[in-house]
Amino acid sequence: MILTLTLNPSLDRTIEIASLGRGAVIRAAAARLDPGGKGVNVSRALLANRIASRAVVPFGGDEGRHLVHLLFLEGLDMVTVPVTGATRSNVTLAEPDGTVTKINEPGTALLPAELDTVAVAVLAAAHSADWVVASGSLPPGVPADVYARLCRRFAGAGINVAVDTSGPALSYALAAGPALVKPNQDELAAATGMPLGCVGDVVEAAKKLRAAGARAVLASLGADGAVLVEQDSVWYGEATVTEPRSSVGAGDAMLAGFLAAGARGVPALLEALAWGAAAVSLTGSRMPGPAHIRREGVTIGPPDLARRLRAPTDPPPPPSHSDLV
Ligand SMILES: Nc1ncnc2c1ncn2[C@@H]1O[C@H](COP(=O)(O)OP(=O)(O)OP(=O)(O)O)[C@@H](O)[C@H]1O
Ligand SMILES: O=P(O)(O)OC[C@@]1(O)O[C@H](CO)[C@@H](O)[C@@H]1O
Repeated sequence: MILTLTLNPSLDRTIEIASLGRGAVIRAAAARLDPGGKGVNVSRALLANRIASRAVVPFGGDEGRHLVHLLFLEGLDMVTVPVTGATRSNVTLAEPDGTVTKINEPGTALLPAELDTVAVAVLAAAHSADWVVASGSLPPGVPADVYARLCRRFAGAGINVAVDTSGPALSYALAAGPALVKPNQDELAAATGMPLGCVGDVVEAAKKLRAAGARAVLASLGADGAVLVEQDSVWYGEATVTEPRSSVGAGDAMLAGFLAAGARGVPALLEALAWGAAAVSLTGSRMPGPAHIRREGVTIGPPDLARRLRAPTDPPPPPSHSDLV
């Protein structure tokens, strides 16, 4: 069983527009609402592929009740924790060429007592878990080392923790030795302070995250595919998407596929890429099921270190983010 924790879940509204113009009244072509938050999406993707998962989800206010209702309709196995602050709403503006502009609210503060209740729920559910996935941003009021504490708590119990987050929460978690981290290109650049212009830079940066404590690094690179760095191996892979619709949640689907396939080596990377590509071909943050996942479009091999990335990242990262790396 794969347990997911989403401390800052969301209602995801995706609005389809012809093109994004600042300061204009834009008439939308269509809109959809999905339950969201990174861990929630990992559980939704696993559910869509009939793999056992349970999601721990704090929720509050009308938005929170709506979120839980949507997850209930999907049939998600979840432990819900009522909290006082309202669940956030995140908005995606999706253009026909697949470009997405995302606006994520910060979320409402979780009180210390509420965080304790969430932690108890995680500990209670984790006894039957092979993996705990700690995903997404932290709402206000939550200490930046919360995922790190989770990693330390589970390290002795033989439960692997996968972390998908950014900024200080990622830096702290690295120092606590997670089994896996899944940064995207921007997160990897920010965590290491390295400009990422080619696949070789990504490999070097991912090795830096391993040196900082992560056992394995699955670096997702959007349309450029992904790099997997484990103790004894480095692999690069990509998958073609003929008609990209929305990349929102592609990283979550990718992480779900990776864990579903055993979380190691080429077979897991292949599945990760196939699930990620399938998510990109779907609207909003819809998670792909078996009917959408095409493994034949995936290629994997040793990395071509000189290969340029389509969108090089050259961040001047705030030093606090890379302090611990
Ligand atoms: N335009 C695309 N074409 C093909 N594959 C894509 C595209 N965008 C994303 N992918 C696939 O999905 C994976 C995850 O994408 P990305 O790196 O954007 O994740 P992310 O930023 O974590 O996404 P999110 O946070 O929305 O879940 C990529 O590694 C790639 O395999
Ligand atoms: O603000 P965070 O927690 O970093 O990301 C939240 C979010 O963008 O991640 C998911 C896609 O990965 C969406 O469902 C959700 O809106």
